Amino acid sequence: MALILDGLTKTFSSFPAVNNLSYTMDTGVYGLLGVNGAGKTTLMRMLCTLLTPTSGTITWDGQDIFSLGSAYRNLLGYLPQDFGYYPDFSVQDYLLYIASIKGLRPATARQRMQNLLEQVGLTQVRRQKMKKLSGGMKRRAGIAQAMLNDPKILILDEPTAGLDPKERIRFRNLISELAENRLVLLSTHIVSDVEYIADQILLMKDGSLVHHGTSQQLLAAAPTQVWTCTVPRAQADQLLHQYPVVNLKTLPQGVQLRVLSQTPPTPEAHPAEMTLEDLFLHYFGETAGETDAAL
Ligand SMILES: Nc1ncnc2c1ncn2[C@@H]1O[C@H](COP(=O)(O)OP(=O)(O)OP(=O)(O)O)[C@@H](O)[C@H]1O
Repeated sequence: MALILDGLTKTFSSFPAVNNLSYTMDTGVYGLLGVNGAGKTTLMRMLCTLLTPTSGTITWDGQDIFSLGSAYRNLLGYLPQDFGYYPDFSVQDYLLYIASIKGLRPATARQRMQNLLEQVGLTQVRRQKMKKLSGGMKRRAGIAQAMLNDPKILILDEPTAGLDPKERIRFRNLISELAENRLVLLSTHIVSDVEYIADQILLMKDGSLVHHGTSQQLLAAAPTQVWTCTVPRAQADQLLHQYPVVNLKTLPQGVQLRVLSQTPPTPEAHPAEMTLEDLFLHYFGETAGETDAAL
């Protein structure tokens, strides 16, 4: 069972939001990493049949997903970036309502709802109104609604947006649990969201896949190196203009820099081990989004 994207393109007027993208996914966690405007949502909306491609194809098990129609959508769970919940519904009524839209039989819906509430840690608050939930709880309710039909394909668009570090860790563990025997595609602009849980990381920029692979493969193929050096303030200012600087820390003896460069930026610079965060900065440069070095 593979989801195959072949030459996938979506243009708005003449602007290519997704540009000739080809990639194959089966089971596992796929982390789609890119800055705002990279084309992640456009790609995901096509994978959910909410947008038709301008050209190219998406097939599931060899068949075009748009021809499969509801047979494909029955296999799909989707959490949009701004998911519409009903503020005055209780968590359980919201889930039962979505289950009825998805066509689940009442007894199945109730059983499934109870299991999912337990799994996402919302059993205690199941009678609370959706509007009373914290941001993290709302997202977990969003994931639960996407999981109601036990989808083969789970698509999560920026599911960690606005979450605090504790919720983000909880979310990562939840995704790893849910990913068994499923294809999970999640988009984010935060490296640590996918660094440890994604089997494959897809770096997307300007509508195209810049690179993809396991985090080790991406690091092994990195076209640059990382260096650390401690220099006087004036030299630090100079280096900041010359090189991409990932990190800067003021110490009593000078300024410590973490610099991306193929060659040593100063004769005293030490090579350092590259992280995915460094690589993200290399590919996305100054447009790189919010990062979360603490995680
Ligand atoms: N309906 C539309 N009409 C015109 N342009 C659009 C439309 N939808 C998206 N775009 C443009 O396509 C590009 C990709 O947008 P998209 O929302 O897919 O990016 P993204 O990576 O999901 O970013 P974000 O995280 O900010 O949503 C952007 O330049 C956006 O302005």
